[in-house]
Amino acid sequence: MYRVICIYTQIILNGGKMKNYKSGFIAIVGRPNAGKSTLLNALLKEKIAIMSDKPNTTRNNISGILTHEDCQYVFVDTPGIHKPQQQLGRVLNKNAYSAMEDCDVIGWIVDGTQSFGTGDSFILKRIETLHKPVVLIMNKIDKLPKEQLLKRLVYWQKQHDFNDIVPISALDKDNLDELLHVFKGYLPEGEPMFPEEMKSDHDINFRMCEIVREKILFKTHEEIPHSVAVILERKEKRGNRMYLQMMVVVDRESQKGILIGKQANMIRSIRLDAQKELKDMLGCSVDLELFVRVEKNWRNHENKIKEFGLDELEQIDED
Ligand SMILES: Nc1nc2c(ncn2[C@@H]2O[C@H](COP(=O)(O)OP(=O)(O)OP(=O)(O)O)[C@@H](O)[C@H]2O)c(=O)[nH]1
Repeated sequence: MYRVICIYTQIILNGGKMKNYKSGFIAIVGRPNAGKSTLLNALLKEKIAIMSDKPNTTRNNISGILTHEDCQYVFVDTPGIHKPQQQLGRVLNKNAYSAMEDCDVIGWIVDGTQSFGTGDSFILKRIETLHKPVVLIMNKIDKLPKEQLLKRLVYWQKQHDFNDIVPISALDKDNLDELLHVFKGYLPEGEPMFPEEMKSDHDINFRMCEIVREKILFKTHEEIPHSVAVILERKEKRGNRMYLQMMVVVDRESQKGILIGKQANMIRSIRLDAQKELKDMLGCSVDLELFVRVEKNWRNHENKIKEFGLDELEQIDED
């Protein structure tokens, strides 16, 4: 559905067909923490998706649009595919699967320092039902001594008949031009689907909430990072300042106490860090106010997952 809308936009934007121009969708999939968001940001040279060392940081499919003279790449950063423990986990996997079904080529990113595990066989099973070109992106090669790199490439090659294997370091931006070149080979000819200056399909409100969630991920541990949803409740221009009121939802009373912290120290420090980054993003002074609310066990309630905008397929269905 999303794809159909884009192709329609493509016709409106460009009218006629540009000769030899290529454009298409690349789904970036992989286990949690493989480096999907780091790769997206490195390719786009901008922070499109938040990153952290906590698994399942990404919850929505986030498109990053890279427009070159001869090609428009639409990368879809997906939630890490994992064995779900809750309804939210099942929805996140579903979001990733829908991106895989809609794309022209799958970029399966793995942490090159790790061996093929049960999480990978889970992904492989899905991939095998789709009959799409699959490029294995072997990430984190900065952590591999040179003599081990070749061994790891051979090791991963044995796991599946990949169309291509590209070793990279998303963190060091190493070998990304080669990766783009490989992806381009699998994209169909067609005009750009998005305006040249557009870098993401998510609006500013979504990105502002994500920045707050990122600060929470950095500062909290165990269950809290996974239990948090951030909702924008008010946004008001007051002179040359922006007033933002956001609600941080957790799923247990005890988490609310930890998130607020002794003498509200924790929530204050989250607020100040987020405020600083939001100021850079918006280019004006920001007054951020954060409230914390408990929605018991929200991650197991479909209506809450939808209300917090985490079910991509639901959003498409509603259109
Ligand atoms: N050394 C090294 N670390 C990396 C590289 N790419 C990503 N990381 C780190 O791996 C961690 C996870 O990165 P993310 O980009 O958030 O991973 P993700 O796959 O989007 O994670 P989920 O959203 O949980 O699915 C972060 O701490 C990154 O800094 C890399 O090339 N080298």
